[in-house]
Amino acid sequence: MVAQQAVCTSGSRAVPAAVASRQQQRRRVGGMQARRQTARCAASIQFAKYQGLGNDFILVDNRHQAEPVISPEQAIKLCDRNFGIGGDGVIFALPPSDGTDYSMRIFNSDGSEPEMCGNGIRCLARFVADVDGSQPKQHKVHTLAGLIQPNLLADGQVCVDMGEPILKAADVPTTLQPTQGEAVVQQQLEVDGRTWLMTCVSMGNPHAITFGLADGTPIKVAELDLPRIGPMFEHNPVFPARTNTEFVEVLSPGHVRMHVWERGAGRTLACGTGACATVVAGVLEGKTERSCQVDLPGGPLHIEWREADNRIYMTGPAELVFSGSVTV
Ligand SMILES: N[C@@H](CCC[C@H](N)C(=O)O)C(=O)O
Repeated sequence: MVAQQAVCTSGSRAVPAAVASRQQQRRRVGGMQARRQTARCAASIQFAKYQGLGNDFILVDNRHQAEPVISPEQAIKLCDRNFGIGGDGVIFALPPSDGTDYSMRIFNSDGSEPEMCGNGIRCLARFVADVDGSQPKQHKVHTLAGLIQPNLLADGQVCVDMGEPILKAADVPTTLQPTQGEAVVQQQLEVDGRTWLMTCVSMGNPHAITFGLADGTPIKVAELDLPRIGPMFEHNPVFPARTNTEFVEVLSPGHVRMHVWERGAGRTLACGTGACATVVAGVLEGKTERSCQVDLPGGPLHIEWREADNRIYMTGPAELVFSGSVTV
């Protein structure tokens, strides 16, 4: 379905890709070092744009080859909301691995590659089902965070078995000192002249969650200047792999409001892994129940952290916005 056609330009002259490659090879063989000309290849890529609660992604069916057909640099351009398609990331359906149906990889809008994406995997499952014309069923997806299983429900929602949370500080990863066994729960962190209480959870990707300040001031999401303070958390040295940061207001034990600053994507309308990490943090801090609605700027997700199997189940929507082709 992808990379139907490739045209390369060498200087201003358009030449077929194979010819450009032979030209480059000849230059290498000839040992021409003085002026290296780079052939620029333009390929037409089929894509579909999906969104889950406004967290939007460019989806590419890449199941014909192991390597993504789009580079991180090209992903940055495609995600640009003025000069590209616009999106919080580019997601690839790749060939299966370890007995799964297919694999998933994702580039954030800054070109970095996260391990997992909760809203993204709902969109990916819907995309693959739409491409294949398959009935609602459970998909087994290999990700950099291990096996994740989205289940397409008859009512259009997608319920994802997100696996078990990782709490060991070194594995999140964070250098903040553990406070509950190996877990970092309500640990103090100085940011922007204030002392925040942070709980750290990995859903395959790292999350730092705060419900408020050490002086007892609770988070009011409407009062946060996320573009200013978000990067101070994301790039804080206590998070060696950077971090996603969730700011949470408790409405009741079964209902919270959360705003997110995402690693590699900035402020987004929703974050699925972030919603899961929020409920884990809420339970560890004694603030929420295991079954909880998380209201995000883009809408609600239902999260359940099951006591029986320690796994987290996330339910929410995934919808097609439009599809097309783009030259990269
Ligand atoms: N929006 C996603 C998370 C995407 C990855 C994140 N930005 C990271 O770098 O970890 C979600 O819905 O989980």
